[in-house]
Amino acid sequence: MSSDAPSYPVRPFTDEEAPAFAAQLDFGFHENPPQEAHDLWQGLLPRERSVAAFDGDELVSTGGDFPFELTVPGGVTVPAGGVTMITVKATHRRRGILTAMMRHQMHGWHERGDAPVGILLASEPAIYGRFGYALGVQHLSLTVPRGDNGLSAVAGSDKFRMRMVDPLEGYERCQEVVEANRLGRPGMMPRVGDGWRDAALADWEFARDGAGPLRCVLAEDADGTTVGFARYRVKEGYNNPARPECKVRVKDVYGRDLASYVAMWRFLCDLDLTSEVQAEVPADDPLTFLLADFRQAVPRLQDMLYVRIVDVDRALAARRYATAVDVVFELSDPFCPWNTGRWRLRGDADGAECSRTTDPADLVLGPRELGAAYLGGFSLGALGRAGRIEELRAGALAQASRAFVSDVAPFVPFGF
Ligand SMILES: CC(=O)SCCNC(=O)CCNC(=O)[C@H](O)C(C)(C)COP(=O)(O)OP(=O)(O)OC[C@H]1O[C@@H](n2cnc3c(N)ncnc32)[C@H](O)[C@@H]1OP(=O)(O)O
Repeated sequence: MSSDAPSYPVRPFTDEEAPAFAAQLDFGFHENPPQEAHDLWQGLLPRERSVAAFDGDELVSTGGDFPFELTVPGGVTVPAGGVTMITVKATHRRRGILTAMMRHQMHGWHERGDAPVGILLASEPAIYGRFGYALGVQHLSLTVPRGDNGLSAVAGSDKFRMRMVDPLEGYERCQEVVEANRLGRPGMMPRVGDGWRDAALADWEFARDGAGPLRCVLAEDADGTTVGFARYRVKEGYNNPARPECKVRVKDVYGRDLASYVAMWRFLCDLDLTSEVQAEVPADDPLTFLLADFRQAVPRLQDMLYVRIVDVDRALAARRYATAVDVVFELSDPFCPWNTGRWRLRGDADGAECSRTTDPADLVLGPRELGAAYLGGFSLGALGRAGRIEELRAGALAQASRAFVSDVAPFVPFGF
């Protein structure tokens, strides 16, 4: 694997270097988590997928990626590398170390063939575009005032039994509800194993921003089946005259269907001694259409997942297409040069193939345009109208754009 910074070799860290890796993370993110948080996240990171740069014996950067199964349009999944823990020591910034780690990571995915797609949540959006990442998923951030807000209009939403449970005790039942949603929405990923359960329920005070402990409420139908759940914290303030607002901060909220989903929201919006509910939901969330006064919910689009197409043929063949597509595109990708060239994509709702071709190109684009459209969060047509795609055959852009569209907006179920 190559490196842009030969004086700072890049490789996975060893057991002996684990404390230095943890200490650098604390410096890099300006945080002071307990050791158990480091133990958990280091345990989740397969060691061979970790990466660090060294200045002599000194560890000067951190990074890695989690092996995820990412839902893509069509209700199927693709292996994805979930980039995480990226920091470079303040004394070693702007010497190409991040660039070397990015290259190490993408070349590794390509050579091993284990992640045709890279994904990440960016601390600063401006960092990753130069490496071919593009914003692919936006979330809708809502702050809903307490009250019924018109949500009672959905039939059946008041028929469930609501039950408070310990988050750990209720975890498996919550997971069943998430699983029922997973393949229906691009961007979803399963949490597999006890480590990811512990990450989901982690309740360290340093990461709560002054809010109380994690709470869990389940909705059960007449048979006792869990049909919805919400995990949330309340940021105290009702008894503090200086801060009269008391916010419900939602971590997860899911239902198996509309009635159970709305039941969760009715519960959250009606907690005594609270003033508002803050949550991130998919950009096409039903609440958009169910709130009597959407403006009062202070809707805000938020950049969320950045997507990198690492192996264009495998990535594009892995998803399904809303309408039949047959286009040739010319791709220029200096950072992942194996992608550069002309590719023919043929696909529809049942499957797809993407292979090299010598046929003339219909569209000229880069990896970022494909990454932005990959999960259906942005249309190729919109990217074309922004001057990001060149159309060489009339009608090709509209055809490709219709095919890449997802009827369901993508959503990222958890941070990593
Ligand atoms: C998925 C995640 O983990 S997100 C978390 C990202 N980490 C952080 O934000 C922690 C704090 N920041 C840092 O540790 C570092 O500043 C990093 C990781 C962002 C950058 O590391 P560096 O080793 O300095 O980056 P590197 O030297 O490879 O820079 C490559 C290019 O990116 C640019 N760049 C680096 N950081 C930024 C930034 N924050 N904003 C805009 N451009 C940036 C550099 O200027 C350079 O541009 P050039 O090639 O035109 O000169």
